[in-house]
Amino acid sequence: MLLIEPDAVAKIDSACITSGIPGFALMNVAGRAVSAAALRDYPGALRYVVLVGPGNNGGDGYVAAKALIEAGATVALFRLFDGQPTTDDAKRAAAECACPVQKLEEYVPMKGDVVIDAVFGAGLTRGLPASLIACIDKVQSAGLPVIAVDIASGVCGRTGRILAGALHADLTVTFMAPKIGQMLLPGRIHSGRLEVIDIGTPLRLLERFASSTGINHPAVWQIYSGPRAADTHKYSHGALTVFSGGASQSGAARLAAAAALRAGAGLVTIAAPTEAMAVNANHMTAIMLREVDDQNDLAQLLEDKRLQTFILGPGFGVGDKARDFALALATRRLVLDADAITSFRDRPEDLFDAFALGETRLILTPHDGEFSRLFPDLAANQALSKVERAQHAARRAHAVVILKGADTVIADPAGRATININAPPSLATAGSGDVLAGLCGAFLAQNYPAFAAACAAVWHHGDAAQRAGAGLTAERLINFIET
Ligand SMILES: NC(=O)C1=CN([C@@H]2O[C@H](COP(=O)(O)OP(=O)(O)OC[C@H]3O[C@@H](n4cnc5c(N)ncnc54)[C@H](OP(=O)(O)O)[C@@H]3O)[C@@H](O)[C@H]2O)[C@@H](O)CC1
Ligand SMILES: [K+]
Repeated sequence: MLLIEPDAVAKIDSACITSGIPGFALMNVAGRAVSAAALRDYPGALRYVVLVGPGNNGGDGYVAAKALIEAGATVALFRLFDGQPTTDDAKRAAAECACPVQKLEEYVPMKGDVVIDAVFGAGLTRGLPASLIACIDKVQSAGLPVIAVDIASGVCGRTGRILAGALHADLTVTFMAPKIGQMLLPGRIHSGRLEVIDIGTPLRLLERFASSTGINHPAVWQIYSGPRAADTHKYSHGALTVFSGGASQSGAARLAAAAALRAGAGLVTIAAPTEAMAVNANHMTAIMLREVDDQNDLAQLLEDKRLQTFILGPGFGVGDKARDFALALATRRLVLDADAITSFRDRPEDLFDAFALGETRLILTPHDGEFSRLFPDLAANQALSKVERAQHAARRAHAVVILKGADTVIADPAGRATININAPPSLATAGSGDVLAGLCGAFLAQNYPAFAAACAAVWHHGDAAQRAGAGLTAERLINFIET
């Protein structure tokens, strides 16, 4: 699904005007859609309280107020700053709205109020003024329902961040397409339910100015997930090798391996050190086992050219061995997770250089902590959104980066990115990351390009968790994977 950034809103606006669609016409559709949503969702409201700002977001608010009055509702209008709106369209909308205007400071919340937030939208440039923050506090502590126009005031539409205060909306009526900041945290939480209204912007304009970031969705990888050919065999359908840690840390590799098998990898092998052979053998049936202690053993393993895909990291331990193994695997497809990521904290460029040439074949799966070890400058750069951090990292590392969290972002070196939105909070459980690594390996082994494999893995991870419901453990999660 298309996403847009706030900058694009103004560009689309002026392109519309150039192609003969006046901005005021769009504002009218937008404002009326807000009014319709308010009447539909809160028919019992005693009063609709419209808070308006100085720009076109406020303009939408005046249109909504006018439409609500025409529908017979009681409306009160409160304006953030004194004086006229700052745009021609908003001035016209204000002039056509018969509702008396009061100062924002004068608003006293009453039971039965439904608040319509039309203060700031795509044009927010800095933290909210103190008078608006005071008003938000009043609204929020009165527990009133809030409908946000386009985006909840205070949320940055590009980063999802909140500079100084923001409303918590129950419903956001947004226009044309969702904004990136409504998918990233905490913006997603502040948006409440999201309703996207087609206000008549031509699709060609929307596509021209849409972001290269989209919502993660099966459409990203569907063309690679066809049925198996009749003459398929286990090697052609994805041979995957997962490296195990020592005897007491071998569970993580088994979780990854079991998830991969469940997700359709044809042949899954655990490569374990001698000390972990027995414990792995005791816990596995369909998964093969192979003894790999050191670089010599690994070199022997790699002589088998059918083995093209590997997972290194879960439970593996941080250190030289992880680093040496990763570099030895640089001509193969590799999912690098957990400890193996941290192992490159002192010399990340060794990893990035090793995978620099040829097709993208490395998937990195850091959470925020691991990310900051490999990319400390990007992690510290507050100007970047989570999407931008992942995009810069992917470019630098010549890898697909899965930057994990409740709003996981997947980015590739070419600048493509998706935001995943199907993960329930229950996924934050021990071993969940190992299952995700296994899913990545499974799709990579089945010849999905790295970006598609990563997107599919993250989505199926969330999908399985949703179906598993409450009381989630990593073992249980695996049983709910359906590909
Ligand atoms: N196709 C379209 O484009 C359509 C767009 N539509 C609507 O337009 C909205 C975008 O409108 P917009 O660009 O006028 O921006 P908006 O959010 O109203 O604010 C700008 C004003 O606020 C000010 N300001 C900003 N931050 C501030 C702060 N923290 N504290 C104080 N002031 C601050 C800023 O001042 P400045 O930064 O310039 O000094 C400027 O005066 C969009 O979200 C949608 O609702 C619809 O009508 C349908 C068609
Ligand atoms: K708003």
